[in-house]
Amino acid sequence: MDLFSQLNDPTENLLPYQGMVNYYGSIMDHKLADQYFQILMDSIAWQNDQAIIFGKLITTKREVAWYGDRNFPYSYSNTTKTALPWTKELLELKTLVESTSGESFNSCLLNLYHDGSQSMAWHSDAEKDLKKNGAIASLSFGANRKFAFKHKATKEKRALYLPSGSLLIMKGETQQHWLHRLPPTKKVQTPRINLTFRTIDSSKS
Ligand SMILES: O=C(O)CCC(=O)C(=O)O
Ligand SMILES: [Fe+2]
Repeated sequence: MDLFSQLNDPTENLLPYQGMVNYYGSIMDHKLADQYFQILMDSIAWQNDQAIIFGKLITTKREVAWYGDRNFPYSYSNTTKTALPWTKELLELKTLVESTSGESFNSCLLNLYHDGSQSMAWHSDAEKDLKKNGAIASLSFGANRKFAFKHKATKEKRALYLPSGSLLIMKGETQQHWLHRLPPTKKVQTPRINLTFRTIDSSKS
């Protein structure tokens, strides 16, 4: 395999304009990423997500969990959750992500996709409780899945794969101007866990 294809430059902006996305590649070795995957599978309070879509309450197969520094309430898709206190491993991962990226976070939304049929539709993470233009750190474990961006006005797209142990940072105006999604795929039969570290601005609520 070409050695250079494994290298990446975290200072390179993957977006052409109106936002900043930096990809750090894998920030831990495979063995450690596997260990975290298993610990997160077993220790997180996973719950099927609920959303109100066209006025109907639906329960998704994807599972979610919400952790933070304090019992922050967090609202999205017409549902509100209260953050659970950090587990030991989530705090370790938060520290690793913070020291790698130079950003800081006070909460984390976790998603568990059991296989490639489970996905997340186009959206941006600009809920009113989040710090405006705050960085969002996405740390992935398990199955290698594609992640895509689409500009809200020009519809221009960008995509990359997020393998186990990899870190992606979205910051600046990204959430104002770009949507992102995790597309469904028939090629993946194994689970993936994604952690998005965020900053809740509690002065707003
Ligand atoms: O699973 C992912 O990589 C994306 C998750 C996401 O966009 C979100 O939780 O807001
Ligand atoms: Fe998101």
